[in-house]
Amino acid sequence: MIKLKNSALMRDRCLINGEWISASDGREIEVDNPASGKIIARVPSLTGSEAETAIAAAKAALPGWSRLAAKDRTAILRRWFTLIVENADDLAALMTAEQGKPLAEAKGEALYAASFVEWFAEEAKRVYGETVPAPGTDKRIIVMKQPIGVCAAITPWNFPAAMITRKAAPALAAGCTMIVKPAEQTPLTALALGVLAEQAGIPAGVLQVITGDAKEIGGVLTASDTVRKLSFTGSTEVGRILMAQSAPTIKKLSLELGGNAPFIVFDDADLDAAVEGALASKYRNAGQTCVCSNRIYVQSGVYDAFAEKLVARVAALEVGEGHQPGVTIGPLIDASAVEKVEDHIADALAKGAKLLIGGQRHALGATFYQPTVLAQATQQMKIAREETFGPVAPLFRFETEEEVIAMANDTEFGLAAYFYTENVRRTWRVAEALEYGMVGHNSGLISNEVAPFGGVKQSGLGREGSHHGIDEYLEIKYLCSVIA
Ligand SMILES: NC(=O)C1=CN([C@@H]2O[C@H](COP(=O)(O)OP(=O)(O)OC[C@H]3O[C@@H](n4cnc5c(N)ncnc54)[C@H](OP(=O)(O)O)[C@@H]3O)[C@@H](O)[C@H]2O)C=CC1
Ligand SMILES: O=C(O)CCCC(=O)O
Repeated sequence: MIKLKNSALMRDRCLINGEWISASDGREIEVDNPASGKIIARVPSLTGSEAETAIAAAKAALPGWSRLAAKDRTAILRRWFTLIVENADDLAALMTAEQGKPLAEAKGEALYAASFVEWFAEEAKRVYGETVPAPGTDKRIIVMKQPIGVCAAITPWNFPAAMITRKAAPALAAGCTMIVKPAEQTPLTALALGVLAEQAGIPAGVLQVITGDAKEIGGVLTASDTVRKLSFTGSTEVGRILMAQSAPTIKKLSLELGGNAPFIVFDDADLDAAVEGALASKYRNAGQTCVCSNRIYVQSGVYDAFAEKLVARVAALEVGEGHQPGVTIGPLIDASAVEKVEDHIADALAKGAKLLIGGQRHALGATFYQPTVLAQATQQMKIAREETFGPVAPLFRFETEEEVIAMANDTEFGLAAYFYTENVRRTWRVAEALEYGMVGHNSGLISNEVAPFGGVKQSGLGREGSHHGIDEYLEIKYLCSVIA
């Protein structure tokens, strides 16, 4: 039983067209706590036909919502923001229970999720058009921006709240309606956000939350000609499938996919700051974020000192069930996540890596893994090529700036990269040479609502957050008016 101050937030039904419904065939999905494996809730396993109902409701709600004055959408979204903040403790409790992240991190995510709603509530009023000098005196040229229409979001389990608001808030601010399909591991936070959206006065059909079979619902959402936009966060593999499925209807896409972030420490770095940055970037959410450092490159002159300091900090991390005070590393999401971590470590050790700390399952249970540091990692190891999504820091040694730039860019991914240096000339050279959508200089934490989040190469398409984020939900229309 999850203890909540506001028990109304615990929902076992889906939100379609203002009604809370079960699956018509009664099917359900079991939601477990990754720390214990215990079933904590059951939610509907909706079918494709129920997804069709949601699409029809989103279409019906579109004219009323899109024609509201921007100021009125702002007021409603601001109420949603306030309610998310007021209920942040409960949202955190739900997230820790279904996802595993430590309670303090979960509360941080609830407030991070709210920040997107606040930001886009404000941006709703700033969807500016243009007037363009016409080629002749007889014409006037006006460029306006209009909501793209019915949108869908498919979201992952690692950020059960923020990945929803980062998509839904700009969509609603722009005047679109949206259907959200959360990950099957973390539907409770999504449904709670639906409750708060209703309380905020978001009308029926404008924001709907449906849980169920991902392939079936994803198939219906992508095949629909009514759904004009899909925003997805998750694996590159599923992103490719959704992109292919969206091709027949030429849907607009935002894809926030896998990463393989390099974290580079130069000889001239502030070493203590670099260690703290690496710790935050690598072990946040037990290593389960797409912007987590996956490869830590350390220049020869500071390699041993950096390794020693990092190991000392990792030794102090507290592994445990997320509701326990002081815990900094929770469980991984499921058994297969632990198997992937084990596979990457075994492959690295077989190819010559050296274990500095960790390297074993944790005594607490099947989904817990010891925070790990490996030395002598090389580009030939799986850990250098694939996203580990777990608490493992492999340390690679490098000699020159050119060498490390080549190694950092040697991947099909291009989401986030980090580097530490005190040299201002190098700062510009490296920032410009890294083939990534986001770069942290002397910082291991780069995510916030005001900056554009997104990747290049096979890490995805589009940007979320920032003033760019709302453009993903707008179409440009050009009006040519002949007046003579
Ligand atoms: N970029 C990121 O932030 C994330 C990256 N990942 C990476 O992906 C790996 C695998 O994680 P995983 O959870 O399996 O990620 P997935 O990409 O499989 O899942 C993300 C979302 O996509 C849905 N989904 C899965 N398959 C389909 C489909 N065929 N059609 C429509 N929707 C689909 C899932 O639904 P359901 O849960 O119901 O199956 C979930 O809502 C991780 O180890 C990590 O490397 C994972 C999560 C987030
Ligand atoms: O891993 C993810 O996909 C979510 C990104 C977390 C963040 O916004 O920093």
